[in-house]
Formats: sequence, structure tokens, C-alpha cells
Amino acid sequence: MSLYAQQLVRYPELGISLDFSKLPLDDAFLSSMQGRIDRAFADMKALESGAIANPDEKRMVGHYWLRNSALAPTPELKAAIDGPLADVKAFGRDVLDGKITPPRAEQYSAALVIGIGGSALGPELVADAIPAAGLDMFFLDNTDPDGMYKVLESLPLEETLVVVISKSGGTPETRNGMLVAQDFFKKNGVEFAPQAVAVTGVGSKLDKTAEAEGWLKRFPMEDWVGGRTSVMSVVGLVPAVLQGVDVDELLEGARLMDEKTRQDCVKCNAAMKLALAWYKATNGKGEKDMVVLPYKDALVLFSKYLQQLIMESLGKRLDLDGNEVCQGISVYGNKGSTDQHAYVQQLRDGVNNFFATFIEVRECSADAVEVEAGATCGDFLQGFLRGTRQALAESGRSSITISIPEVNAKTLGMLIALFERAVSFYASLVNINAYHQPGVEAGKKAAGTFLALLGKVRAALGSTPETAAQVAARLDADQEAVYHCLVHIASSDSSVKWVQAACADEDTFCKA
Ligand SMILES: O=P(O)(O)OC[C@H]1O[C@](O)(CO)[C@@H](O)[C@@H]1O
Repeated sequence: MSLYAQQLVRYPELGISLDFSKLPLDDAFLSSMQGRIDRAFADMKALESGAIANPDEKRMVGHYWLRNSALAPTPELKAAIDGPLADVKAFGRDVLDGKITPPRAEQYSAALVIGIGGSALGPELVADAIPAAGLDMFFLDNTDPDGMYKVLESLPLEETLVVVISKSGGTPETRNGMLVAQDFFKKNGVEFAPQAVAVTGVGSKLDKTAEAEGWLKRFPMEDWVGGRTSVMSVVGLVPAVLQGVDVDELLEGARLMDEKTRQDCVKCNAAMKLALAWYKATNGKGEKDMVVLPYKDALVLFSKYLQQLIMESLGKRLDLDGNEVCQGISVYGNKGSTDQHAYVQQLRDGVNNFFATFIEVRECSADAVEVEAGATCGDFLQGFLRGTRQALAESGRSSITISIPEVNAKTLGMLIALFERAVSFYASLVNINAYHQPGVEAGKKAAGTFLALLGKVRAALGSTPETAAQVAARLDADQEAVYHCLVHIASSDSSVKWVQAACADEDTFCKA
């Protein structure tokens, strides 16, 4: 048997296959991993049965139930999936059919989604990957005011439904986006609340705001769904139905992949094999980066989506026994063959610190034009995929190739589920909690400290030119932090003067 055939996992009924021949998992390696594999299968069974799989936050991990609510461990949990799903679908239908209308226009034509991280990346991926005939989709996924106004100014405001998504309901970037959008609506004479929808945990700050202000609708989010695995919960489904995506297909794709990768047979379990390939490539310690190369424009956001799913899940300082392990796998990527003209040079010839994951989409539409005798654009795309993969292999670079027939809601559901389950398995293989994100809190806290200092520096700034050291001494604060506050204030307030000296320590700042 050829190495290709031997290292291929394929599910013909689903149309998906994974080729590990350029990162082969030989029997010796599989035997050496048997203990970890057994544990990973057992962990997954426990997780899907409702165990507290996120011990730090004492939470169940239920995203696999979202596409098959019969798996939910209690009738209450099942109802918490089926009820909102039916509600989301009815809401989407009513908006698209013009039964739910904006106060000052005949029908909604656009949706503005405000969220960040797991509360934006999934909806953005779906919006970009799946063409659909519903509302035009727009996103605010940051607290950059310039970015926000660029989007807000392009909206047909009276026909725009705003969907604010935050599991915690307290994420500052999302709150800021909401406040800026509210202000923009007001300044343009359009009422915000009747055109606004909240997707958030019950009783969160956002939930309370939406209730108090009488927003059009609130969808509850459950605490057993993590942000980065929430695309098949109300987080992803509300935007998707508004966009006109067939969410049943998305869920079905994921459900089918879950089913295939629930089997204990390693060689026929694509998600377990993917996790094992990550382990082999990175020595189980994240020693190599994962470069994601989808050869299809529609999947350009998939690398970004995987970056959060994988890095926020696997990037952990401690293992489950409390040992310092500093785990993770770095993920980056864009799309082929565009990357061929950007960083593939280094991949082929430079530092060998990565493994590639090619994603092939077999069907090629708009394929009619012969750009060269007997060859179409699609032939070229395939040629570049095969060529790059071969060239990398020849210089000792490993890769995995995942093939799907086309990009649609069902295959996207499959891909997402495949990687979600590989992340779950990999976390067990290396003994970490994939479902918390304690490291993100440190940056959030430090940002809060900086913002508090910024207020003090702003208030302390006088008309006499002072250096950062002088202001810091007056405030009993850190000089470098004060310097950055002063630069920020001077850069956004024309009445503050910043005189740059030869040495930054000697720069002065004052009110003009
Ligand atoms: O949905 P929320 O609570 O606004 O959180 C957004 C994102 O922020 C994080 O908590 C990290 O800061 C992600 O895990 C999450 O997807």
C-alpha cells in the first residue's frame, strides 16, 4: 500500500479526508502514545457526559451537545439548547420575511455585530465563508474608534439590526463598541433600543442594560459554552440566521464529524489523528508552529479562527497537576497561493520551526476560462497547493492536508468540529485544561491599571512643561507608564504640547 493510502483518513459519506503522509504516524509512535490516547478517549467520554471538564472554573464543557442536544446530560440542558435554537431560527425567519421590522424602514437589510474574540471570530468566519441571501453583515470587533466609525458610517442605519454579543457581558471592547454605536444612532436621529439584540449570559451587565433599555430581543448564553467554541451556540447562530445561512446544515456538519470522531479506533478517528500529528510535530511541547494554509479565499478567516481556538485553549502555564509546563501551539496563516508570495520562502528554506496544514477545496467554480492552453485558474490553485506541499516535503518540512469537497455550511461545520475535537484530544494528551484562559486576565488587569493612571495624569497635567519623571514623582507612579500616558494624551488632544528632546527622558509635556 502506498504511504498516501496508508496515512489517509477519509469519510466518503462526508466528502472529507485527511492526508498524513507528509507527517506520518507510524505504528511505533502510536504504540508509544497508547496510554495517553486511552486517557484522551476517556476524558472526551467524560466531558461529553457532563463531567466538570473545566476544573478551574468548575464548569461542564458542553459545546458538543449544541449539535446533538440528545447528548446533553439532563433534560434541562437539552431544553436550554432546543429552546434557544428554535427561537433563533424563528427570529431569523421573521426578520428576513419582514415580520420583524425596524421602526423607520420597511425591512432590515443589514446587521451590525458587536463582539470580540470568541464572540466575533465565529460569526465573522461564517459571514465570510458562506454566501447567503440575508442581511449584509458588518462587525465591530475592537475598541479602535477609527475602525468603528469606518464601519458605522457605511451602515444604512434605519435598516440595521445591531447584535451585541458578549458571554460575560462585561468585556470592555464590546461595551465600548455598543456605547459608540448607541451614540452614533442617537446623533443620526435613529433610536437604538428597538433595533438592538443582546446575546449574553442571563443577568450579565449587558443583559441588564438590554432589559432596562427595552431592546428588541435578548438571547441567553449558557456558562457551559466557552467563547472560542461558541459558534454553534446563540453566539454564532443569531448572526448566521440573519445572514440567511442554513444553520441546520452547519450543525449537521458538526454533528456528523463529532460522530465519526467519537470512535475509539485511532486510525479511523480524524480528530485523534490530527491531535497525534500535532503531538508528533511539536514533540508534545509546542516546539513547532502550525501554519494554516487554506487554498480557498472563502476560508481566509479560518486561520484566524483557529488561532484563538487553538492558542487560547492550549497555551497554558500549568498542567492539570499544577506543574509548570508552558504549553501551546502557535498558529498563523492566511491563504494559498497568496502566501506563496509572502512567507513560503522562509517555510521552504528558512528556520524549520513549523508544520503546515493545507486545506484543499476540491470543487472549483468559475473555472471556465482557460488562462493557459488547457489550464484554468482552479488548475493553477491546485497546482500551487500540490507544488508547495511537495517543495516543503523535499526540504524536510512536515505537513497535513485536509480536503473538503466545497465550502458550505455543512463542510464548515465539519471543519470546525474536527479542530474542536482535536483540541480536546490534544489537551488530554498533554494533560492541560483547554477550557479556561487565566492568562488573558493579566493583560486585562494591567489595562485597567493603565487606564486609572491615564485619568490621574490627565488631571495632573498643567501649563508648565514637565518631564514624565516629574509628573511621575508628583503622582508617585511608574515613570515609563506615565510617559506613555503623556504621549497618548498629547497625541489625541491638540491642546497638549509634547516637545521631543534628544533623549525621551527629557521630553516635556504641558497644556498649551
Ligand atoms: O464573550 P465575552 O465575554 O465578551 O468574551 C470575549 C472573549 O474574551 C475572552 O474571554 C478572552 O479575553 C475570550 O475567551 C472570549 O472569547
